[in-house]
Amino acid sequence: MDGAADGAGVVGSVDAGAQKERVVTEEEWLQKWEAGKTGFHKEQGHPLLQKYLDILLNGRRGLRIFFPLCGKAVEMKWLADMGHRVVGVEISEKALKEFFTQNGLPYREEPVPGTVGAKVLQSVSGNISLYCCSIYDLSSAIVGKFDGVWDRGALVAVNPCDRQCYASLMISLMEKSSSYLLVTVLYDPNKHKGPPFYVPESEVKSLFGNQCEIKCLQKANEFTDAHREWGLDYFLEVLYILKFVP
Ligand SMILES: C[S@@+](CC[C@H](N)C(=O)[O-])C[C@H]1O[C@@H](n2cnc3c(N)ncnc32)[C@H](O)[C@@H]1O
Repeated sequence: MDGAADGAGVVGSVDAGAQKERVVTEEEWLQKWEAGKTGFHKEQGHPLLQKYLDILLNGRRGLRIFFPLCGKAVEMKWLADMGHRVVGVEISEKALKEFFTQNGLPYREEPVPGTVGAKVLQSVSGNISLYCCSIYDLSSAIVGKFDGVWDRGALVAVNPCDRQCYASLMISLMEKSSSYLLVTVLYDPNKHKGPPFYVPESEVKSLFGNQCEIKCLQKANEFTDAHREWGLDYFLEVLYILKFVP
């Protein structure tokens, strides 16, 4: 499907080469949060998670669910309210504090043993733990393993040169029975430098395919005025479910 014809009537092939060298620094992300340039945040949560929640949960209760590069995603509260334990990681302390205050959740802060300067912001009720550090500072020894992952705005925000490292880390954080919902985006990368970065299906396969069964659940046309302003003609979100090969 890589950039070729799909449900949205997109035709033609694309070359991600123009994005391969692009690097967005942590400082740039922090500046976006300081300046309120957070158009990626969805006040109402993500409709694809709502729609495919049953597939993520697979009838299981009391799961540990990981939100990589979580921002202040409101879906973390949805899942915690359903009785799951949520763990997120985000470099912006402002984002994490806004998550708790905007959702009316009291929290406390603690240093994270085994890290240099990372802290965890934890809801007083104990079921939401958000690590304030780079995801690359985490390991299963620090955060444990997860039954489920919601990856929206995460792999697509990772610098292309860091994708392999990110994917290996994510695999190391999954329980064998884990379900991993991954949202990628497709658009013409010659027209927008990212983030979000264009991640074709072939790359999802090369990153995760050795360990996981990968199934595409939906391709959704998400084209908006903001994408038109970026000079794009189309913008698709693609949802995959990843499960360990038995
Ligand atoms: C596109 S936003 C998506 C946020 C969230 N997943 C959502 O759906 O709203 C990407 C987030 O990743 C954070 N980020 C970037 N690099 C990071 C890193 N190395 N470790 C942790 N967070 C990071 C940014 O501050 C930003 O909030």
